[in-house]
Amino acid sequence: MGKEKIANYFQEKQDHHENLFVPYIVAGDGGLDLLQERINFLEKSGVAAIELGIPFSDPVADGPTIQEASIRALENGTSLAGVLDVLEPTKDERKVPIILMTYLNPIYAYGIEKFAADCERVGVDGVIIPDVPLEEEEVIEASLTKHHIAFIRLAALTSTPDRIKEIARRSEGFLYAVSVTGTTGARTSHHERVATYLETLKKHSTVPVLAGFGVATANQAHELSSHCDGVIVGSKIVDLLHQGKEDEVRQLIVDSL
Ligand SMILES: O=P(O)(O)OC[C@@H](O)[C@@H](O)c1c[nH]c2ccccc12
Repeated sequence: MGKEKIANYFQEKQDHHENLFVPYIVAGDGGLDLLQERINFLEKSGVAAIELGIPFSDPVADGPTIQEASIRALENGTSLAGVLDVLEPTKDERKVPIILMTYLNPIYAYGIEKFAADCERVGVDGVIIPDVPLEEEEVIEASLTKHHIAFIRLAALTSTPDRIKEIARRSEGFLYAVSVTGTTGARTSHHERVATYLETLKKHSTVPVLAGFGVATANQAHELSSHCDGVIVGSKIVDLLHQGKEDEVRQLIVDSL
């Protein structure tokens, strides 16, 4: 479980010469009743892991698509505890690693040690916490390590070379290469500097490097994956699921592998 589960599952995909594809969905968008079904659907479509967003009232890194999905999920009563309750019963049969994406505030409110312990209990394998900079990681790092949860770090296009090295050195599970300057949201292309940026991260990282932010098509997924190990796609998938277009989600995943 945890770090090893991510490493093993990623390796399985790479042994089949597939790009790693990690979809992001907002837990509770469309109702928490749908969550388990969506996890099964994504697992069957061939994803390498699933990034589950815990809806939050003040998602500072997010653009309009995810902000709106978070509002919908909060309006139907989705909470961190509720999401963990959905994950618990299928913990042993689930093969696909689960990564929780949440801002620090909901974790604080829940209790940091309890959060890490409950993540382990329900089979969460990794976490992404975008508002914890390197300098403040100690508030949560020990609890995550104790419970074998991968602490997935984010690198930015604007990170200095020294910082890139430090982020790569600390990375666990995979390294999240934020590949635009700005918030989440579908875009039609990436800056040409992204290729060198991804290759630098690859050089320093001991875990797979995945590019995220602004990826919305299989062409973009292939272009970015040629410089790293795969991609994370959020807004595009959130949007398609909201419109009930599961077939298009499946096609996007299959075409990106
Ligand atoms: O939506 P995009 O542009 O496809 O980007 C991925 C992203 O949604 C997901 O990984 C994510 C959603 N919210 C975040 C906040 C910070 C870091 C990452 C995220």
